[in-house]
Amino acid sequence: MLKIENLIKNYGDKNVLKDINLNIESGDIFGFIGKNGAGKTTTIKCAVGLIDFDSGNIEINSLNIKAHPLECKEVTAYIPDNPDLYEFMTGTEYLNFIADVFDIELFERTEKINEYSEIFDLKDDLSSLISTYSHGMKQKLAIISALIHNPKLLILDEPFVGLDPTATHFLKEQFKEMCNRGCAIFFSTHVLEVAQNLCNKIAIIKDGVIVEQGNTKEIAENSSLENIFMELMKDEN
Ligand SMILES: Nc1ncnc2c1ncn2[C@@H]1O[C@H](COP(=O)(O)OP(=O)(O)OP(=O)(O)O)[C@@H](O)[C@H]1O
Repeated sequence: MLKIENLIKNYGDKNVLKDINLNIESGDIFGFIGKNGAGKTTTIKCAVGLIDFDSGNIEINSLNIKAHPLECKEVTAYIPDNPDLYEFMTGTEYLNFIADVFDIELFERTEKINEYSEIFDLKDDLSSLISTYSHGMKQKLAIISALIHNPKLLILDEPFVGLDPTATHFLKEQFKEMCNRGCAIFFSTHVLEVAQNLCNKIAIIKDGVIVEQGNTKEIAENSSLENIFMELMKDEN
């Protein structure tokens, strides 16, 4: 569903991504792990078409993202680490705006907005302006906006930051449900426990290089993911 091949990205003379290869398939909950500044957000921004890259190939649903940007965006939902939402809109206005963009018909959108705003405990706040929302509330609204258009690929940058325990629980449940329906989920996280317990596959990036990738159970077969991560980070000196 998301295939990244030989991805190279430079910022000026700084080589930030050095030949990244990742393959996220339908049904995967794929965790992307790495220290601050390792290259997670840069990889994600390249994958969703927010920034250009120097070389390599990225495909979503077997289509090249540069040749078929609209078709790729149609099946993808992306939630950045700091959702930048239209503060002058109310929650309801924003969700309807996103539903319009993705052409979701009235009955379906109403049902989904009701369902997800109930699940994420945001129903009572939907009529308020987004400018009055807390960080966590904005994060929840961004998550609901991503879920209402039934994406085949869900890409999230640090989705659990700022979410309360209840919302965290429901988001994990949503991930599992979506993955059972054949959706592919790719997200970055610093919470190794979440990655170990939730993700069937993981990749660890260090200084723009993938240093470990594969089945979570196989990678963390004899040790916790935290120990493995610490070992991999140690090697850098
Ligand atoms: N716009 C930019 N211009 C120049 N360098 C940048 C830019 N954005 C990111 N970088 C650099 O690219 C590298 C990778 O950054 P990136 O944001 O991808 O890391 P990350 O793994 O997401 O980190 P974090 O866990 O802190 O979010 C860092 O060295 C960062 O300084």
